[in-house]
Amino acid sequence: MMSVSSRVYSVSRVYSDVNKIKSSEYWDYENHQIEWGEIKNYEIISKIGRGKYSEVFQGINIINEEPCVIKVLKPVKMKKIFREVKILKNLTGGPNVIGLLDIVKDEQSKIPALIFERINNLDFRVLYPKFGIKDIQYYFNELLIALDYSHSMGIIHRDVKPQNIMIDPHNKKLRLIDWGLAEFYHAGVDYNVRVASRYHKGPELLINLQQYDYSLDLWSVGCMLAAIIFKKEPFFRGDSNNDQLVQIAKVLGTKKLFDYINKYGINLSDEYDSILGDYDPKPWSSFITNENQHLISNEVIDLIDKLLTYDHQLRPTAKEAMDHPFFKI
Ligand SMILES: Nc1ncnc2c1ncn2[C@@H]1O[C@H](COP(=O)(O)OP(=O)(O)OP(=O)(O)O)[C@@H](O)[C@H]1O
Repeated sequence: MMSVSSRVYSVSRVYSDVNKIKSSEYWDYENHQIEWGEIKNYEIISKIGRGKYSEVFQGINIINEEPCVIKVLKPVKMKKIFREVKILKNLTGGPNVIGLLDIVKDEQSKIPALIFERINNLDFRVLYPKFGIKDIQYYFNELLIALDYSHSMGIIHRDVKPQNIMIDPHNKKLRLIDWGLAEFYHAGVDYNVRVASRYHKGPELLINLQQYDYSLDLWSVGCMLAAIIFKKEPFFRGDSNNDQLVQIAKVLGTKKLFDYINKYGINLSDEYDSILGDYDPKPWSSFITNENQHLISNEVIDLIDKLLTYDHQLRPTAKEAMDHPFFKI
């Protein structure tokens, strides 16, 4: 099923052989046997949300009276369900990763549901505007801890965005959720670029560079950090996937985009011919306003600049980002 491409043009700088070292049982999710729990142990209380792939409810475990979240999956390919379950099983218990408590199946409909620990999440549209520098340092460090852990376990999240980061500000708790698009990293394999949500898609996805890696998640972190610091949510707002790259190029410039494409021998789709202009890079200082200046420092601008680098191999890793001077100011 999984095959190394005939032309290997990009390999992750870190954790590139994690899955090679582990036995196939760890990453071969297609042959995963799910052990089903008891559906009668759980009761639905109320609906929290509805995603593309699921309906999510607040629930309770009636045996121990622990609150939980019940994610009832919509009918998708069993392969996708196996992948999410296998990844959650591999990562559960890791730092700041949402804990999977159980997997159950409705006997009549045969629909699977995932049972998670429940986080008292405050909506990011309410929470982020109240953040000061200390909060931003704290929560980004917590997010990077989750990502470094996942990457060290050979897994790319591929959908990092505010909606997938649960924060309980009273307990200063952060959990990375929604591992439905996450994938095992194997060096030299071509991956599907139709992942992540538009505003957080890395340039590699938009230029159809299929040998991407963990560094994709660091681009999404850069988008989130820039949005919070500059109070511009989302930071890059494209109205289509192609326009998303145009919005990025209007900030980072076109010269570096073409350097990036040439370095990896990528041909840019001709769909871009009519929409991509010739843009100079925009200085980060041009995004400073009266409303955001209290959050600005040379350190945070340097970190944003490094995360929002076209070339995925040149972005800081999660660990390198945690070591950045921004976290020491
Ligand atoms: N453990 C949890 N604690 C609290 N809220 C949660 C939890 N898990 C999910 N939610 C809420 O439910 C929403 C949908 O969950 P999730 O992202 O896992 O589903 P999805 O179907 O994959 O969504 P999407 O289509 O947005 O990717 C989340 O954005 C969040 O608001």
